[in-house]
Amino acid sequence: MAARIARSITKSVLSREQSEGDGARVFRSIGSYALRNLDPFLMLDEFDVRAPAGFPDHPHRGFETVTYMLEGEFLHEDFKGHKGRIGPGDLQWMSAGRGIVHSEIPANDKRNHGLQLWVNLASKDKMAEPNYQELPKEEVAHVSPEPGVDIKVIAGASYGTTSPVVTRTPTMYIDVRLAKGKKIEQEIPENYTGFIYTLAGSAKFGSQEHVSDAHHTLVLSNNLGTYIPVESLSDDAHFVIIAGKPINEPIVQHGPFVMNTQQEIYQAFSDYQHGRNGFEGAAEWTSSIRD
Ligand SMILES: Nc1ccc(F)c(C(=O)c2c[nH]c3ncc(Cl)cc23)c1F
Ligand SMILES: [Fe+3]
Repeated sequence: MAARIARSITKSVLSREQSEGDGARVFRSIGSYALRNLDPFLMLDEFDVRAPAGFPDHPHRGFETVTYMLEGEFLHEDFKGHKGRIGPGDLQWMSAGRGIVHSEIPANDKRNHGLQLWVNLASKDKMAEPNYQELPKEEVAHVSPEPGVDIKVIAGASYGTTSPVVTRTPTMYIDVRLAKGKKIEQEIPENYTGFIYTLAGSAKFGSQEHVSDAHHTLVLSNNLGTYIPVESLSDDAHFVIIAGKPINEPIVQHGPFVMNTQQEIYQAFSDYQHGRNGFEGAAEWTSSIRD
C-alpha cells in the first residue's frame, strides 16, 4: 500500500467580479492573471447571470467546456440544432473538438448561478468530432459517506463512487457540501494538477489547514501528495475540488480557440469565417433562443 501523503495549499487567490459575454458578470478563477498555466485547465468562471445578459453566439475549437448549474437555468443552442436546458444540478460536458458555435443564455431574469470550466484537449483530440455528455441532476453521481457530507461526483471518483462522464483529458471534479466540523479526505491522483474553488462558508484545507471563505482558488501543491484533507468550519461549507492530468503541450489561445501553434489559430479563424473544417454553416447561423 503506497504511503498516503496530504497535499498542501501553495497559493490562494480571491476572485473579483468582472464583466464577460454580453452584460454578464463572472468571478474568474483559473484564467485570471494570477492563475494561468494550471495545465490542463484553461478557465474556471463562477457565473451569476440574469436575462437578458448572457453569452450569445460564439465559437469554440480545441477544448472542452463543462457547465454545471448550481441555481437557476440556462438555455443552449448550437449551429447544428442541438439545443436544451441546463437546470439546477444539471451538467453539460461539451467537447468542442474541431468546432462548435453556440449560444448560452439564462432562461429567466432570476439568479442563474453556476460554474463553467474549460479543459484543454491534447493535440490528438483537438480536431475530433464535437461531443456532448449531458447529465440531468438525477444522473449526476453522488455519495454521502456520512450525514452532513454530500459529494456530487461530476468526473472521476470519490469515496468509491465514479462518475459516468468520459474525460478525454483525465479529470476529477467533485462538488462538496459539508456541515460544521465534518471532514473529508479526497484522493488526488499523483502528478495531477489540482485546485479548490470555494463557493460558500469556510473550511480548513490541506496539511497546514489553510482557512478560506467564498470565491477563493486554492492551488494544491504538485508534490506526490495523494489526497487533500478538508474540515468544515461552518454549517454551509460549499466548494469544488478539481484535478487533471497535465497535457504538457504548447498552448496558443486566442479567445475561444485553443490550439498548439499560431498557424493553427489562424486556421481556426479562417475556418470559422469561411465555414470550413468543422465550422460548416457557421457563417449563416444565428441562435433563436434569445428571441
Ligand atoms: N467573451 C467570451 C469569449 C468566449 C466565450 F466562450 C465566452 C463564454 O461563453 C463564457 C465565458 N465564461 C462563461 N461562463 C459561463 C458560460 Cl455559460 C459561458 C461563458 C465569453 F464570454
Ligand atoms: Fe460557450
